[in-house]
Amino acid sequence: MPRKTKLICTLGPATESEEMIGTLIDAGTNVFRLNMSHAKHEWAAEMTRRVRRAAEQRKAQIPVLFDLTGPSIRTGDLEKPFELKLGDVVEFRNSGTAPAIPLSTTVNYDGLMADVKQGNTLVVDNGALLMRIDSVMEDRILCYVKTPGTMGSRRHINLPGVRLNLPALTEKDHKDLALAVECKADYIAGSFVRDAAHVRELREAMEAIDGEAQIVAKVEDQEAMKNIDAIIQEADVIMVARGDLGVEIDFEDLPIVQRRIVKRCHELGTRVIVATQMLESMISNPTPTRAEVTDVSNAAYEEADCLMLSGETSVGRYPERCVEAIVRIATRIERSGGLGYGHNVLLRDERQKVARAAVTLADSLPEGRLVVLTRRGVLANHVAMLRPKTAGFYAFTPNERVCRQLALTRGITPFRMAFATNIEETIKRVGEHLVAEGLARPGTPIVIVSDILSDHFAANSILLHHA
Ligand SMILES: Nc1ncnc2c1ncn2[C@@H]1O[C@H](COP(=O)(O)OP(=O)(O)OP(=O)(O)O)[C@@H](O)[C@H]1O
Ligand SMILES: CC(=O)C(=O)O
Repeated sequence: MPRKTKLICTLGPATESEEMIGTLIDAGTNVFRLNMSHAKHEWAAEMTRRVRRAAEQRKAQIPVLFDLTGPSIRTGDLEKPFELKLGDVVEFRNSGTAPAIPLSTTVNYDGLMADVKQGNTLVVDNGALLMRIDSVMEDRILCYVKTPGTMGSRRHINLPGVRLNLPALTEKDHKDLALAVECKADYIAGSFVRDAAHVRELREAMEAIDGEAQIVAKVEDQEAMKNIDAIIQEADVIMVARGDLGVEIDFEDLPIVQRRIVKRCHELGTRVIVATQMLESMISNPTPTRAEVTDVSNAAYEEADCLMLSGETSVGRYPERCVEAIVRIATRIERSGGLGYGHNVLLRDERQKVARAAVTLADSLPEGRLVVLTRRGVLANHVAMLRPKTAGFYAFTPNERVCRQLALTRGITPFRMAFATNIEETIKRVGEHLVAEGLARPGTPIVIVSDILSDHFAANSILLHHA
């Protein structure tokens, strides 16, 4: 049975060659992510071209996800990293302010000083360094280093529990968004999404410049958790961004929060990505730790749509081995079954009820295959959310972008195909295609679910056909 859990790999210096991109696709990557916190525009545009070419050569459907920086703060560019000792004092200053002490860096948000208070905790690089804010001035803060470590350029700064008054989309985000639209990004992710309005703002800004990407909302702090239902309902996809989330909440809460989000995404019918530190040790080691194997396995068991690798593939030594590890672990756990949240999906309209009936029918047929004919991908995603158990689950769509976007959805193998004007012909083409691809044999039962039978006849329908 093909792997159901999909995989996103972040591109970076370790994986930027077209050859390597091809290797990662061959190994099982389904989506590539560009992290706009690090990627230069020319580079991101070139990576998109490389992904498109490598995918085309393989006739693979590979979407590209642009991950916007969002209202997050980072250290400035340092000439060389600071080696910090316990008790050192570090200065974080506004962009226009001169350094007053040697251990000084700018931050990319001049309003920081107004948002924080003496005594707040400041976390750098996803928890690698802990500091206490000791003094807050108009244009700088001074922090006491509580744990020794290295502080590099453009490192994340978290202030657990502090609400930053940054706009949902910064000036940089607007520029990055314009690039993403120009590159015909398939997915655009908003970072530090705080509420549904934030998701809407991103979608509207994208649509205003004619973007057609789907929106990923990254849940990474306590505020997002307070508004989680509304965010899930507004976004196309949710990302459990555990890097920041694991710092912004108590770490012992992280597994519970992850499961809550995955469960709620199922109930409300929104796809979900589990991200960050899945195989962190493989940035420098050729094999995963036991804890990482268990973590990846858990996310696949929760039947998340997609897992995501970051540093493992962007800067790691073993990108291909990381993909192979995810494939092995996910495939193995899928053989032994999943958590079954597909049963919790709230069926809110007739179309979703038809989807449920189709899945029940397909699952009951030995060797049955499930096919969705879909124009916008909505029905295909509904069906996927019910987590069908069939040996094959395929979406056929005439739309090139929808076809790529569906590659992120759990379990779906998407194919691009023009629909004929009459339904018999379309069904015949579907059967022939599956047989030609070796995915069905003549006579294999195929359950076809669709909300459009022809250009002139829209109706929710389930058809049982034999290839
Ligand atoms: N396009 C790039 N160019 C240069 N360095 C990059 C690029 N992408 C990633 N990196 C480096 O790889 C590290 C891991 O980045 P990645 O985006 O994979 O993970 P991340 O955890 O989301 O990163 P961050 O938290 O810094 O945004 C980054 O901290 C950065 O140092
Ligand atoms: C992916 C990301 O931004 C995070 O995990 O924080």
